[in-house]
Amino acid sequence: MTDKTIHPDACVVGVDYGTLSGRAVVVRVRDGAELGTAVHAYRHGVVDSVLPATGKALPPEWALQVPSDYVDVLRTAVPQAIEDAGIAPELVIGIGTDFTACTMVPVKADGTPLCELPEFADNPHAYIKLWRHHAAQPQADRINDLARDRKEPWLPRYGGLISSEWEFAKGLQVLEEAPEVYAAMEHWVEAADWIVWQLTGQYTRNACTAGYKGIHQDGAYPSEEFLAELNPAFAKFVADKLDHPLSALGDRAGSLTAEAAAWTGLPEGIAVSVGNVDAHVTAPAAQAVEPGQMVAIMGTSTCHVMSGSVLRDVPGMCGVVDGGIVPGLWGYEAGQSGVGDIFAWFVKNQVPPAYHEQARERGISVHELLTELSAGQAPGEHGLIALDWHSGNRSVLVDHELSGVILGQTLATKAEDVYRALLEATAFGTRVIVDTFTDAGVPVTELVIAGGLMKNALLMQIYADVLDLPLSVIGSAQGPALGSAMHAAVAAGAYEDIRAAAAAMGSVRRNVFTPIPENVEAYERLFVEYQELHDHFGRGGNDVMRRLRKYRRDALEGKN
Ligand SMILES: Nc1ncnc2c1ncn2[C@@H]1O[C@H](COP(=O)(O)OP(=O)(O)O)[C@@H](O)[C@H]1O
Ligand SMILES: O=C(CO)[C@H](O)[C@H](O)COP(=O)(O)O
Repeated sequence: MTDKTIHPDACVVGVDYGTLSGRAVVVRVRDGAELGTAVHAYRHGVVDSVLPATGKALPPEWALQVPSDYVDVLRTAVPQAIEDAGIAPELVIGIGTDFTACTMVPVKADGTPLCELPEFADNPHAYIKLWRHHAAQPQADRINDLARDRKEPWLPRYGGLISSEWEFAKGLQVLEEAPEVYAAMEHWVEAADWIVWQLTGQYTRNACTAGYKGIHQDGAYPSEEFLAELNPAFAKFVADKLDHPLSALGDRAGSLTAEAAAWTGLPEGIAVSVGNVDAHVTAPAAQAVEPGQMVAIMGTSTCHVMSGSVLRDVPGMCGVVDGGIVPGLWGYEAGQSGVGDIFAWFVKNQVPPAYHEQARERGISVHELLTELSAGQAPGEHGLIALDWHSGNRSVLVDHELSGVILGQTLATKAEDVYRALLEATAFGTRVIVDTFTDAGVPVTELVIAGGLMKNALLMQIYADVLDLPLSVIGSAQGPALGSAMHAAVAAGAYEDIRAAAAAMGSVRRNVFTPIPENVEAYERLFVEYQELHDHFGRGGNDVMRRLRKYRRDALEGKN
């Protein structure tokens, strides 16, 4: 530790805000030991069918959240984690948070979310738009067409495409579909920063989300002229709703307020670190702070983050940001918007009751059962190939109107066959990303796996075989929360920077899964087929997926 006056048993708290729940972990500053943890599931989860307050139905592709759920994590998971750790709260010197992104909160000047105002309780646009809210694709398409026409210099920094998940597409959707909400919102805030605002009482905007999700490059946002051409009423979007001084990752955002101290049971005045993103914060937790070390954070979705010493345009990447992961290096990001989510969809909607019954009887999850049943298969044995686009494609096609495919089904196809094909499809999706980075001059030399899905050993082996790369695995089961705690330690002055904190507090196990040569060969053949389908449906060979989306929208509109 840099500061020798800090108590040898001092701790920090990291809170990871995921899609479905928030997890708190108590970490010892000197060595990264995780002493206690607790999870709190959001009461409202993902709001994607009806508004909780009024029962109003939501259109397709919507995904909202309720801000009080995030505060509940502070009130419940943090004190429970402290209790689990069995430490005196006075030992805690800092708290850090990370969030899903781009998850956006429309707020008044004092940070009050608009959905908490009675006049907006029935307006879906007043709620938080979760990262996987994909209903702003038409706005994203227009942003991309115009940026291409105007040759906007920032477009290549995002692989040539701005996502419908990000701040501008979602903001334009609010303006065009709910001008009254747009007019009332005084800041358009990342949830990553909103939660820090709740902890410190002041608004700070982190450089990570501003760069990756807010098109902030080389010190500037897209110009007023560009915005006016999209929609004249959008011209002042940056100046009126978005712009705010940026804070670097690992900086101290402020001090814990008395109110937040009462929620969490932590000492008032301790350091609160600047907001961060769940994926990016995980890289130092896995000690992956050098060029070429790609971390795949595999959960409901997968994010791939990697630092690089050079700036390259990688087609279809989610973005490259100066110091976006660690200071001094270019931080690259790519992602797959559906991974665990796709397996969950299959289990919930497509698996016959007998499997659920069997899993229940054996006291295991349906995921574990299907994994076990398909584990003995040789690659290709099920005769299937799937496209992992049930939640659209975030990299490298950046198109959320794409959808899933399962090809090769026969009357003999069983649930475990399709499940395995879906596991493989997500591995092929990662392979496309890794190959694209390497081809663009940013070689991936090591893949480190983090996140909830690392517990599925079959899935891990499939990834090693499909990628023909040995897999390292993060040492912690709570990678993002640990990463947040490490940033809190830096903000509290315990370490000089995040690299020093990573060396002392992070952990990784190398070569846990290594490629099996005959599987590598078999998957090479299947990957060729995957790419064929990928390009056919995703690169203009056949736009049937987009047409189907349109027919669906038309049909639903006709019904209303
Ligand atoms: N044994 C398993 N194999 C594959 N996927 C699983 C398994 N168990 C749970 N899942 C999926 O993992 C996802 C949860 O991952 P997790 O990392 O805990 O969540 P989050 O992304 O919200 O942090 C869910 O989408 C779930 O369907
Ligand atoms: O895009 C992101 C980061 O840039 C999201 O935070 C991410 O995809 C959500 O992840 P999950 O719920 O799987 O943790």
